Amino acid sequence: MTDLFAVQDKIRALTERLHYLNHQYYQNDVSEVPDQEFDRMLHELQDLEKQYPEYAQPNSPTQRVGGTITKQFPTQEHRYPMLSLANTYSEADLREFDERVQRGLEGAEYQYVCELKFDGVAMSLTYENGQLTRGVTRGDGTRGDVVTNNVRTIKTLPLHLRPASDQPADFEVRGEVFMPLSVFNDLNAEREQNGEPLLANPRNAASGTLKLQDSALVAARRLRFYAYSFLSSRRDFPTHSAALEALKRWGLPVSDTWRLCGSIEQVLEFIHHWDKRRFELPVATDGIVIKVDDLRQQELLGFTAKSPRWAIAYKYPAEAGRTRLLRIEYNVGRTGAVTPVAHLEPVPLAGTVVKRASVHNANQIAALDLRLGDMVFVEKGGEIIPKITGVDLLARPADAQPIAYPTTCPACATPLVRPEGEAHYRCPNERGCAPQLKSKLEHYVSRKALNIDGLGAETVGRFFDLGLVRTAADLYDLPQRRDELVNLDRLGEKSVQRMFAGLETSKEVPFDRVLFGLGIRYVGETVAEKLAAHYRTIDAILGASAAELAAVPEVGGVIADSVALWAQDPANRELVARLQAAGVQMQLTGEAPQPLSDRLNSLTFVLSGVFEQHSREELEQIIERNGGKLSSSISKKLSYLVAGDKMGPAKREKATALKVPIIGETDLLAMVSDGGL
Ligand SMILES: NC(=O)c1ccc[n+]([C@@H]2O[C@H](COP(=O)([O-])OP(=O)(O)OC[C@H]3O[C@@H](n4cnc5c(N)ncnc54)[C@H](O)[C@@H]3O)[C@@H](O)[C@H]2O)c1
Ligand SMILES: [Zn+2]
Repeated sequence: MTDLFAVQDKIRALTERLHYLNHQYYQNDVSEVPDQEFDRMLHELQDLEKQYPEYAQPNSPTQRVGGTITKQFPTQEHRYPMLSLANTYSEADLREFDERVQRGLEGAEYQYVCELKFDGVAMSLTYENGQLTRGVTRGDGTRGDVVTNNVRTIKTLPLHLRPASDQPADFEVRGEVFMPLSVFNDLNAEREQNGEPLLANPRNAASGTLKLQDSALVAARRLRFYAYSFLSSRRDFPTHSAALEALKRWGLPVSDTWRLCGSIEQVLEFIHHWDKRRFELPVATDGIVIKVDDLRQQELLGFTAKSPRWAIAYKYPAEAGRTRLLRIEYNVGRTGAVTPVAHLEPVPLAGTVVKRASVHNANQIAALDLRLGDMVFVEKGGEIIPKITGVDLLARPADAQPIAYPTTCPACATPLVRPEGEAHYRCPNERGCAPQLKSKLEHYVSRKALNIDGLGAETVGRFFDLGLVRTAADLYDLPQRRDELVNLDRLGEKSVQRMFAGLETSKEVPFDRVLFGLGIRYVGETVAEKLAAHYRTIDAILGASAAELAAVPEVGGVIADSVALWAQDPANRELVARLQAAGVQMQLTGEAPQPLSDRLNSLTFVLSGVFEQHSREELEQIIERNGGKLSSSISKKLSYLVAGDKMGPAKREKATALKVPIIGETDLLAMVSDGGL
């Protein structure tokens, strides 16, 4: 390029675009373009700035870490800046990196540590005297958000370390917080069933989760952590690898996948080794991080403004393919949500042959302007089903057919409805639509619900097709049709025996899992547990009004409406009655917690923020067992807002405006005189 105006424009345009994409990515957890495309633009800008330094924009995204703080948490300055990593998709670049290291170290011997690059969110943890005291996000590299309470919910992360003679009194651990693929896939399956928008990838899901204000919700997302570096004010270890070993000994989770490599050849071998195998790991990875092992040598090599000179990330080119879209099939889920699935001309991708891909919902079809016969790009990132990420418009056949989204249910021909604000079309024929009934049965017998031994998804599906069962209650009538069953192809005496035993055992399954198994929209495992603990019996739940339900902690308005609606339906009440008659648990067994006093009778409370002496759940119990009621929102009728640490300013303002008294944890405990539990 020699037209200097054009160069200037290009630099400006790239800078602006990259700033915008960074904002979307770090603030809103949205990837508008694939990472590879983002990295390509960043490298293009880097090259232009190198050639024409006079045109580089102030604050160029090439010169600083892309994130920012969120303003929703207190912030904390990093003792050591949290930088980015230089990255490349090419092996030739890695050899150049190796040559730079070699020159920088002036002929000294050196080794590399290769680690997998986990695709989550960087986290800085501080341990003081063996106790976890702080978790801070990378933020803008200099300052980050303090999210200690959210980090504390990570089960595999020790709050106290094993004591060791080589453990300093005060040090920092860095690592990646991530959402395991299984959790991500479960969460999306649940969202799909509920007709909620799907999460794009585990990284964005982990990042969004860490930004939640309610740690109880964070805990439900089952995040995990891998440690990958150690920092302290003294030189505690000679090498990075020695530090990793120590972290592991002290009880921190360190992935065992790292290796010492004596040469760049060995680094390349490591890269090839993990190329396909990384898809077998429980965590999404997007590359390899290569670090000089010796910490003195690291110091010698130093940093640029944005990243260390002693490390580089190799990113695997996205496992993307290009193939033809043959047709779209529409699946009907348990709650009637209709989801499109694309059928493709088979294409090899990440070690498997891909024939189907998800397109998530009707919006997505419109957004991509997808047509039948199009050549489409498919990507696979460890998710169960690969997804269509784009259309090759240049290759669009002249006769490519616009996709007409169905207006009636593909299974039962009932006209579809699309509730305001929802991403999915839905078949409202709950009672008669075969795939809905079938997946309700599958859900009922599934592992997390009634977990009926000898009765899997396939078998209930077959029974349904044969007209043997229609609802969960029919399952318990199966023993009366023993002769019919034994004669079914592929079933036989033994399996029937096992199935009957499984049905018998399922009568012992606790009520909260039965409630989950009923498959009420929005009632997931956690909500079922909460409702069961609060009401204890199905009759109490069916008798509660939407407003009452909404006041149960963690049961918001949407869930409450859904439960109340379900309860109104006589068919659902009949189902419950039949299950109960069959002996299925419709109430919690064991002693209900006894009321402690009636001191809080006729008072309602909202809890907000983080508390010191008791967990939120304990405080909820204290209130309820002393006769008080909990509410989920602040209204004029509320008796007290109990404010903990870090309560949002909006809540305080609202309470003040409505003249609702704001009290603290100690005040609440004083009201019940002795704290109660
Ligand atoms: N798609 C988009 O719109 C978009 C926008 C902005 C950024 N991005 C992506 O994010 C990248 C920039 O993010 P970045 O600055 O965090 O860089 P990076 O993600 O490329 O590398 C640095 C990060 O790697 C992580 N990491 C994982 N395993 C590690 C290990 N073993 N050792 C050390 N670090 C490890 C850490 O979180 C660290 O902060 C871009 O290259 C791009 O791919 C994408
Ligand atoms: Zn239908």
